[in-house]
Amino acid sequence: MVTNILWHQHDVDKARRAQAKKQKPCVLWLTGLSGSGKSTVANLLEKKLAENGKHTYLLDGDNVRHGLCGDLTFSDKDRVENIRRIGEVSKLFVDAGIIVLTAFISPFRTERDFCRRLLADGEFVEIFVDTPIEECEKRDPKGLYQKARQGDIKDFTGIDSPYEAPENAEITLAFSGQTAEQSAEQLFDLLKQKGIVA
Ligand SMILES: Nc1ncnc2c1ncn2[C@@H]1O[C@H](COP(=O)(O)OS(=O)(=O)O)[C@@H](OP(=O)(O)O)[C@H]1O
Ligand SMILES: Nc1ncnc2c1ncn2[C@@H]1O[C@H](COP(=O)(O)OP(=O)(O)O)[C@@H](O)[C@H]1O
Repeated sequence: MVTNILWHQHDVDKARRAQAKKQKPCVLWLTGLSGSGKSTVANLLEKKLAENGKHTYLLDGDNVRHGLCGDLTFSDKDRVENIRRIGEVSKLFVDAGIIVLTAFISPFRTERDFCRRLLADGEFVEIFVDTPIEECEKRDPKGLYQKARQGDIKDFTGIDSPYEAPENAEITLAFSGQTAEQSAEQLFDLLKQKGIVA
C-alpha cells in the first residue's frame, strides 16, 4: 500500500457529468451461474436503454477477462480480485455519468457487497439471474459444463467451485419459463419504478 497520495478535487464533478447526460448513473449488477442468462438479458436490457437515449456500457465477464483481467485465473483468490477490479471500474463509469451493466458470475456475497459499498445508496442494483444449475447445464451454450464434468476444466462454478446466492438482491429473475425478452422487460419496469428511466 503506497502512502503520500492525495485526492484531487476537480471543478467538473459527478453531478455535473450526470446532468450533462440527463441520466441517473448506476450499476445494474447481474449475478448468476454460467449459462444462467446474464449476458443475454444484459444485452437486451442495454438495447432498451439505448433506444431510450441512455448512455450505457456493458462489462461482460468473458470480454473483460481478455484484457483488464487477463492475468486472472478462476481460483477463489483471483475471482475476488476480478470482482474488486470490476467494482472499481464500474465506480469510475458511474462517476463519468454512465449507466453500467455488468454480467459476471460474481460468486461471492462479500465481493458483491464490497462493490455495492463503493457506490452511493440506490446506485447499485443487484439482479439475481436465478436459473438452476440443471437448466444451465442443459443449455451449456459454450460446452463448458460438459468439459467440467469430464474433468477438463477445474474450479467450475456450481460443480467444484461455490456460488453464494444473493440474500438481498433488488430483483430476482426466477426461472419460470419466461423468455429473456420478458426478463429484460421486467428489469426495464424496475428501472422505471426507480426513476432511472422515464
Ligand atoms: N472455471 C470456470 N468457472 C466459471 N466460468 C468459467 C470457468 N472457466 C471459464 N469460464 C468462463 O468464464 C466466464 C466467467 O467469468 P467471470 O469473470 O464472470 O467469473 S467470476 O465472476 O470471476 O467468477 C464464464 O462466462 P459466463 O458463462 O458468461 O458466466 C465462462 O464462460
Ligand atoms: N429466459 C432466458 N433468459 C436468458 N437466456 C436464456 C433464456 N432461455 C434460454 N436462454 C439461453 O440460455 C443461454 C444463456 O447464455 P448466456 O446469456 O451466455 O449466460 P451467462 O452470461 O449467464 O453465461 C443463451 O443461449 C440464451 O439464448
